[in-house]
Amino acid sequence: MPSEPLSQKEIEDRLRELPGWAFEDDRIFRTYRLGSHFAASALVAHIASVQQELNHHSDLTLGYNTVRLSVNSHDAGDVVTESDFTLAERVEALAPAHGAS
Ligand SMILES: C[C@H](O)[C@H](O)[C@H]1CNC2=NC(N)=NC(=O)C2=N1
Repeated sequence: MPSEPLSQKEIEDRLRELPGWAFEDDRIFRTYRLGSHFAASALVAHIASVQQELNHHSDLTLGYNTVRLSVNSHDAGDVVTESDFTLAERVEALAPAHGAS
């Protein structure tokens, strides 16, 4: 998996395709809102399985009915790389089935 840092412009271009995601402090992040605490917990478990598959792990924060995902690439010096967007796109693809918005 490529681990070259992405430029500010590359990040901005990619974020335009990922509504709800933002870039700050060398991380990309998004907060999902779910219908219940149990649904939020199930989303965390699903994201964790994808992260194990990709061998790329975010900081996941479980709230009452929210899941906040924040990620960058440690191997590249804690900056955003293609690996982070690969994870974001995989999570975007699975989140709707959980009723996440
Ligand atoms: C040894 C293991 O493959 C590496 O530490 C993986 C694990 N998960 C990771 N997660 C993230 N976010 N960045 C990494 O560089 C990374 N590297």
